[in-house]
Amino acid sequence: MFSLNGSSSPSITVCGVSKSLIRRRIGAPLAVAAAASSNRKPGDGNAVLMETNLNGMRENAPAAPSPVTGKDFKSAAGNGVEDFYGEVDQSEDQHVTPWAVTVAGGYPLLRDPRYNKGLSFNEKERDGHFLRGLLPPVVISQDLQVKKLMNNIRQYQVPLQRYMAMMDLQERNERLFYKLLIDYVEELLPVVYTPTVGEACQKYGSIFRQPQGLFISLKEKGRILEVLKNWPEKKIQVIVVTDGERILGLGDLGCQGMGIPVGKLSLYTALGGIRPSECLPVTIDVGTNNEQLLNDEFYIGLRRKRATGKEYAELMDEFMSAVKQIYGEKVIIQFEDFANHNAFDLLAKYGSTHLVFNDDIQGTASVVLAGLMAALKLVGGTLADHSFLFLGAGEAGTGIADLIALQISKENGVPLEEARRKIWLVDSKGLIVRSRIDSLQHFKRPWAHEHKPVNNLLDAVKVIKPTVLIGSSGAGRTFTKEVVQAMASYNEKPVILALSNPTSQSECTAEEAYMWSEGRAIFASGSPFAPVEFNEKLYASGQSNNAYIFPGFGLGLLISGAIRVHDDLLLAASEALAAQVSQENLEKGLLYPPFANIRKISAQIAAKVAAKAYELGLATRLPQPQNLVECAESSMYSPRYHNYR
Ligand SMILES: O=C([O-])CC(=O)C(=O)O
Ligand SMILES: [Mg+2]
Repeated sequence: MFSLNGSSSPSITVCGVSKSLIRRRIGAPLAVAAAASSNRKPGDGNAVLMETNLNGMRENAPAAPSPVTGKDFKSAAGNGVEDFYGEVDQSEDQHVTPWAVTVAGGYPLLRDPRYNKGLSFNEKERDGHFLRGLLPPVVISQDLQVKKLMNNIRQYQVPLQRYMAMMDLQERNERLFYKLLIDYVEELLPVVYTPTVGEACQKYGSIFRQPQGLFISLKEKGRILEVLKNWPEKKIQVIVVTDGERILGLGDLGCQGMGIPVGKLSLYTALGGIRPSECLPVTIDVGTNNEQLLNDEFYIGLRRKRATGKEYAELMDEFMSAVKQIYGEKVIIQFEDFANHNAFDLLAKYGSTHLVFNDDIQGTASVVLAGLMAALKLVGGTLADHSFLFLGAGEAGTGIADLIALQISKENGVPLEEARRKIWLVDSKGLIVRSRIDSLQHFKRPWAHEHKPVNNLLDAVKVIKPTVLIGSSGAGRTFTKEVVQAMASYNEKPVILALSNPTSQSECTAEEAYMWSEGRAIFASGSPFAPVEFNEKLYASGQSNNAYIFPGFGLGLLISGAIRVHDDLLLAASEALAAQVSQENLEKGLLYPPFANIRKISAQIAAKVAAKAYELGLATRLPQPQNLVECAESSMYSPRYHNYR
């Protein structure tokens, strides 16, 4: 007999023996996946059979016994049960138990983004997996699906609509999503990533459809291990985590910062080849100080002010311990878009116990250093021959400054303190100088050089006369005409990097940089700008965004089994990226190679990072692979569909 009324345990009669239906409450643990009578042979369709283990984690199951599908349940029950979820007879105030069998066949297969192929299921698969009639008759190739979707996406004029279309695709057909992203990376990067992801985070509550990633809020305090176990995957290699306090240059977006880990991890897969199932986006919700969000009826996060101090530290600590406990030593934890006051402390605190990497401090530093190494080929000299002025002395500013100083010190065999003298930082109070030292946050102190106070950027440019100007303050439109003109008056080819994101926060536009410098600026920006025509000449600018670094960097850590991040690994990544900039790129004014080749570039970066990890004794994957580039390339995820038996 089959019965299901939500409160009692359903059972079926199989070969005359009554058995309890083994079922899974959605999101809850289960011992074994169901096996029941079916007229299929053992092994049929097992390519997409999934089981749920004791921890509630999904994994590919071994062959047979024949899976039971929703359809089988009905026929096995033999009494025409239609009310699959026990809802029809229930009044709204009665409790029902949501349950699902964990087999991807028939309708559930079409609804499982990991395995769904849509119209690309071939005839045999449609027969073997109960798909007959669930799809229209046509069978099309993945390439045709890509063509169709690109046509559709291009019809949306509003960037956010393109973003939503891509997110819907990711939730519907994961391989197709990655095929699109990889094949059209230059066109789609600005859609799923910077700048559009910034707007998506701002409006995340209103556009929210399917939850993506793992939300860990103060409500989960004391239960984070349990929460991690709810995630359907057991093997995780990369976690990107934010607390939403400094999303790009847009400030505190609280729980809605989730768009960032989701976007960064889709780049880990598309650009670095890490399997999507091994990526875990996490948002830690400790509240938000953004009044607008707190008053927004569609806000998805905790409606309270941010926790700080002990309350914050304890939650982060519980998270970091739980991650190590469940995923082991070698999971990469990428901190993303934390506010300065937490970012430096978290990196320092966990740098010696976990494989942590702060993208805004270290990833940005590495990509900028690579751009500067390339720029030297255009402006001449070594790094030590240049002087650097930053607007912004937070994570990106001081992170980049640190890495430049380290490289100068290594290249010239001089102490760090001496190398630092080439580098000046301006914050909201003006030039960072010695007389301000007592009131400076610790990460700014190394940059407090002897100098009389200077109140603003323009005056700082005039007195320091830097050859390189770097914007990293998160505040838009701060490289004014006067600032750019001053740079151009001291330098034949002023190097100007406007790093803040998204486009609205860029220190100046590409057009402004070229126009105000009479076409002499060597310009790159964090958010992409289209090529600019000035005086009948076309100027292309590179995108100085950490997206060039973290996917390859992460891959390098993984293929070497590195257990800690070291600054020398960042330098290796910078050198590898700079080496990919061709003469042709430089002639066009590009400090970075095109994203179109990013998988090859990531493999080069990964190989150099891994080689350095071996050299420093940080690698645990032994013996060292002979050819690290090949190793990196061959371990990359391919978005091509698999054939199902
Ligand atoms: O996300 C990006 O485009 C770069 C980045 O890390 C940031 O601006 O925080
Ligand atoms: Mg960031």
